[in-house]
Amino acid sequence: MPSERADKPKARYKRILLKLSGEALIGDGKYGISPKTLVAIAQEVKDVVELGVEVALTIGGGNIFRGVSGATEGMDRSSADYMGMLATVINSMALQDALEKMGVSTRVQSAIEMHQVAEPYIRRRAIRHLEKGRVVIFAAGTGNPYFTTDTAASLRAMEIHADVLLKATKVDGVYSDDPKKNAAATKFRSLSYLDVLKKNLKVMDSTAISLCMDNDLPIVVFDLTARGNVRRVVVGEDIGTTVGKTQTRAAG
Ligand SMILES: Nc1ncnc2c1ncn2[C@@H]1O[C@H](COP(=O)(O)OP(=O)(O)OP(=O)(O)O)[C@@H](O)[C@H]1O
Ligand SMILES: O=c1ccn([C@@H]2O[C@H](COP(=O)(O)O)[C@@H](O)[C@H]2O)c(=O)[nH]1
Repeated sequence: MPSERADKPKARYKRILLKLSGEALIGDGKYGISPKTLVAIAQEVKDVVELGVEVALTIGGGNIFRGVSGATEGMDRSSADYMGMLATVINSMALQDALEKMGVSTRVQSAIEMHQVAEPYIRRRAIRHLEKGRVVIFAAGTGNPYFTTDTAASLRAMEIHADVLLKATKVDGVYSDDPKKNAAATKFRSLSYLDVLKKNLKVMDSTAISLCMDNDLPIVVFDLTARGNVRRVVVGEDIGTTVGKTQTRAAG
C-alpha cells in the first residue's frame, strides 16, 4: 500500500495569496456569515496548508457592507469605505476562528490598527509567520478608502513575494460579460492582463489587474463553491481562468 507521503500531490506554488469572496460567506442565506459555509471554506484552506503551501488570505466584505453602496445611499464615500474595511475585519476574525478550531495556526494582521483583535500589518512579520507555517489573514484591505480587497490582495501578494494570486469567487472563471447577468457570456481559459482591461471585464477591479500586470504576478480566477477547488488550483489542475502574460484563449 503506498505511503501517505507518496499519495500527497506536489503543490505548484510555494507561497500563495488566496483572495476569498466575502459574498461567498453568505452561503444559502441573504446576508452575513453562514456558519456552515465558513467551515467549508476553512476546510479548503486547511487542505492546502496540509500540502505544505504557505498561505496568506484576504477576504472581501461584500456579505456585510460595500462602500460604494453606502455612497449611493448618500454617505460620504470615505466613511462608507472605512465601514467596508471594518466588515473585512469581521470576516477575517470569523475565518480565523474557524481555522483555529480545525487546528490551523493563524494570525490576523489589520491595515487599520485595532490591537485588541489583530496584529498591525507588518510586512516582515507576516513573512515570518508564513515561514513558520501560520496562515496570515490580511484584514481591513489596504487601510485606504477608494480601494477594494482585490487591490489589497494584489498589493499584499507583491509585498510577501507570493507566487500567485488566487481569486476564489462565486463564478468559475472570467467570462466575456458578467455571467450572473448575461447567460450568453462565454468563458475564457486564459487571458492577458491587457485584454481584461481592454475588454473592461469586471471580475476584478482595474487597479488590482494593473498592479499584477506591472509586477508580472499571475492570477487564477476560479469557483470557491465547488468542494476541493482551492486544492485543485494549487496542485496545478487546469480549472478557472488564468490571467497573466499568456495569450487570450477561449475555454473548451
Ligand atoms: N466578465 C466577468 N467574468 C466573471 N465574473 C464577472 C465578470 N464581470 C463581473 N463579474 C462578477 O464578478 C463577481 C466577482 O465576485 P466577488 O464576490 O469575488 O466580488 P468582490 O467584490 O471581489 O468580493 P466581495 O464579494 O467580497 O465583495 C462575480 O459575482 C461575477 O458575477
Ligand atoms: O483597501 C480597501 C479595501 C476595501 N475597502 C472597502 O471595503 C469594502 C469591502 O471590500 P470588497 O473588496 O468590496 O469586498 C469595499 O467595498 C470598500 O468600501 C476599502 O475602502 N479599501
